[in-house]
Amino acid sequence: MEYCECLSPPIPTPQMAAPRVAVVGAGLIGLSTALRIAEVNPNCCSITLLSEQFSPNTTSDVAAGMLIPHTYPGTPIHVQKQWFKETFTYLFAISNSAEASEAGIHLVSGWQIFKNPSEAEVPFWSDIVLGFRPMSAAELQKFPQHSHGQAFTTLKCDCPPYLLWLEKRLKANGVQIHTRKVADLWELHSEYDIVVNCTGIGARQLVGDQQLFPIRGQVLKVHAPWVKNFIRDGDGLTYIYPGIDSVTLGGTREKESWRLSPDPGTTKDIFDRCCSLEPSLQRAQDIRVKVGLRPSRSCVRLQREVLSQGGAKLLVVHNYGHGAGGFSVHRGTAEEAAHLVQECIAALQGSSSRAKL
Ligand SMILES: Cc1cc2nc3c(=O)[nH]c(=O)nc-3n(C[C@H](O)[C@H](O)[C@H](O)COP(=O)(O)OP(=O)(O)OC[C@H]3O[C@@H](n4cnc5c(N)ncnc54)[C@H](O)[C@@H]3O)c2cc1C
Ligand SMILES: O=C(O)CCC(=O)C(=O)O
Repeated sequence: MEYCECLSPPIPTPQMAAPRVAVVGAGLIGLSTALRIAEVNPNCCSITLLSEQFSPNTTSDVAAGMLIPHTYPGTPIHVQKQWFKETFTYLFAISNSAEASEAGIHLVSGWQIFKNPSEAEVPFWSDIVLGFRPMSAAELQKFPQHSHGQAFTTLKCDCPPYLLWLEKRLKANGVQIHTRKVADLWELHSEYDIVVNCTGIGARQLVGDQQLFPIRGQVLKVHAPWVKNFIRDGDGLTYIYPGIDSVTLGGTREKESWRLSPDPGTTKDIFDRCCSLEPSLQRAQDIRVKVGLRPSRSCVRLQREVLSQGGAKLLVVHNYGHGAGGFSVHRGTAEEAAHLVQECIAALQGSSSRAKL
């Protein structure tokens, strides 16, 4: 995680109206961040969400949406664990509510399996998911190529239902939503006081972040309603994730590939790999192929920045670079971004009251 304490001097505003906040990006991170800002600042600021694309046309729509964290090497583990815990707690409460089905949030049990015992380390998140334990010999019989495994229950967000549910919550909280491609954050300086950058892989071009790179992922969404348990090969390449309406079969991890078109050879390879773990998938129907670019970075960029030109300033909060783990940590990073926005609002209010004296 990167922190930047470069907020001062605050922007002098003669008369402080409610600060105008723009959140750029309507994938999982933009929607959840805008919602958390609205929740922690009720009636204190106006919030507008601007995005070039909305569901179903974002990377977030392609994801399996499983809560299985990936590790960000540049972020301390205790911080990643806190993000995961906050996300798990938030979604667990939704899964236990009458909202669960509309929000597309459900519990799912299953297995992570390993060929080599040395790979089967206990992960840092084992005490946050439910019922984490080594697989029994009887369970392992299902996987003759694998010698070890972990059984647990976690949560899954079905996308796009979860994204649409977040959008609905935003509208209920008074957030304005507009389609707009932002070419340069500075173009927003006359309309907004604070800009929150949640543009995923788009940040590479928008703010020229060379540390951000795509990891291409191709998945299949199939109709196989008899598959109820998840199966994940411990190498992270092959997985079977049952959702409410379809099962996601994965996958690929192609570093620095920007290709959004599906590859037919890869589709066959994914299907064969998944069938070797769950042979009943041979009977799967309605196979749809999706490709997404994971916005990857050694750490999520959660950082304040002040842009300035000719004496004018624009406060910016960045929240992007969630790579392969956005669903697993999104509520935690939204919480942190909302906190950074509160600091910006406090700075603006401080400068306004000084200006009035
Ligand atoms: C195949 C695959 C499977 C995955 N499975 C999982 C999983 O099971 N669990 C998990 O935790 N994670 C998973 N992920 C990772 C997860 O999908 C990402 O971490 C997450 O979706 C990133 O969300 P985002 O909102 O940052 O990006 P996006 O969803 O890409 O959203 C970015 C938004 O910004 C907008 N935007 C970009 N540039 C601009 C601009 N200049 N002006 C205006 N708007 C702009 C876009 O239009 C879009 O609305 C998976 C990813 C892939 C590809
Ligand atoms: O890694 C997993 O098991 C979840 C899917 C995912 O995060 C991905 O494909 O990026």
